[in-house]
Amino acid sequence: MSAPVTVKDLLSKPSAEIASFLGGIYEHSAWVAEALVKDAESLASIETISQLAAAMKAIVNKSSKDQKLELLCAHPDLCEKVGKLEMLTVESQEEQSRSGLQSLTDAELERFNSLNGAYRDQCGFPFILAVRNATKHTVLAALGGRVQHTPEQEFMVALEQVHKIAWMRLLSKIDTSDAQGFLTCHVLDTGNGCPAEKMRIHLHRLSPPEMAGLVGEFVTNDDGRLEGGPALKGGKEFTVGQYEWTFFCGEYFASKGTFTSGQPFLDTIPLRFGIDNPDDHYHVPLLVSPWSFSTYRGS
Ligand SMILES: NC(=O)N[C@H]1NC(=O)NC1=O
Repeated sequence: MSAPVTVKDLLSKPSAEIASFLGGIYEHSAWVAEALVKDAESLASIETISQLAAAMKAIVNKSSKDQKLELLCAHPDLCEKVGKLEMLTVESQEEQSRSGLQSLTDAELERFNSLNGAYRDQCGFPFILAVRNATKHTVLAALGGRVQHTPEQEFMVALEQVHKIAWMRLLSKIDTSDAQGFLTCHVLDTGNGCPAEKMRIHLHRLSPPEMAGLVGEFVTNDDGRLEGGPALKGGKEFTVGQYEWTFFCGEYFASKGTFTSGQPFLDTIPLRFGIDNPDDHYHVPLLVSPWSFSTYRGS
């Protein structure tokens, strides 16, 4: 696979090179990248990976129904053994080998094959799911639910999955070290009705495995936010992957004199979340009392 380049570097190359680099982003459908480079005006307005993905997505969405169907049918079936199907591209081999499908038990395999076949017979195109990093449980659950939809509903759902696959392919091929996304936090003490001041928080990156580890230790300020601004900022730090906050709530409530018994009901609270877009702002707050907590993706 070609070496990652930033969007800016990629778009400064001749059209033929851009089209060839992006040719496999939509499975067996180089026409998407070819249409992209033909539209010089739209190409010139692209600065980020999100904008590049959106421009390619728009080309697909504007194409005819027949062309969309051809795109769906260009996808290989999901299979329990990578290498079993000859038409797997390098990209789908990598994706399928990173899904949990290799560890199906005999009973799960039988269910998978029968649902997968029923889906294709019903819809006239393969069951498509962005499977990179998916577990076998997610794949089986999605297949079990989606096989009950009408072909018209599935046409839309499958197309969204095709865009998701394209997004993940772009992320694996593009260097996003110049991206501008950032991560912030805010802790509100809903037991006392105030910002949680002086709470310790750790941040770990869990994946990708080669970048896993502790990435920050923080203490909240008098507004319950991280002193010094975002926990992660910019494409070198703020990378796509799975993360975990650890909120040291037990010691915080102890400092407030809140009685939570000898063994605190909530002591350290781990909160796992994913970052999927290196250009976005992810605000991941915690609302906490000695007996409950919640979060949401804020802004
Ligand atoms: N059928 C299907 O979903 N195929 C795929 N999914 C994915 O993530 N890569 C594929 O090739």
